[in-house]
Amino acid sequence: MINVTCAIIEHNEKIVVVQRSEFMNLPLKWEFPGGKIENNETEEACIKREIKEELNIEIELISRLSPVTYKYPSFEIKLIPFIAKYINGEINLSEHKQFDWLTKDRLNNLDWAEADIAILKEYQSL
Ligand SMILES: Nc1nc2c([nH]c(=O)n2[C@@H]2O[C@H](COP(=O)(O)OP(=O)(O)OP(=O)(O)O)[C@@H](O)[C@H]2O)c(=O)[nH]1
Repeated sequence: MINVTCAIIEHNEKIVVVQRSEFMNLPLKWEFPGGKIENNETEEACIKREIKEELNIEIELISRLSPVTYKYPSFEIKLIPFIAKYINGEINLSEHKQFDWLTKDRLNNLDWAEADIAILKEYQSL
């Protein structure tokens, strides 16, 4: 099982979402930015590092939501979500195909990575 953190980054009533590229696994699926926890890394350090690497922005963590375990056909993940707020920087994608800023109620319209559906539900119920 791989441990992955992801961030729901809020700014001006919107949340940033990213689309995986054709060349990644789960091609073209939408997700919250984040990535795998490295050896001896805390969840908090991981999410801040991944957001800097993938989007090139700074965030501040607000809270942690419930982790979700999900079994894809070829791998299993534990996805650990954080709510965060945007602090500074201009988004510059290093891996993803595109990003968008959406209001909470419009997040449902995307083709999400399956593991994210439960996270989305919890977030929208807050
Ligand atoms: N970052 C992120 N990954 C997610 C989400 N939902 C989800 O199923 N995943 C999966 O969790 C894994 C995240 O690891 P990653 O982004 O570092 O991995 P990757 O496969 O792109 O890169 P790799 O080449 O380092 O293996 C991917 O397999 C991705 O498909 C999500 O909301 N955010």
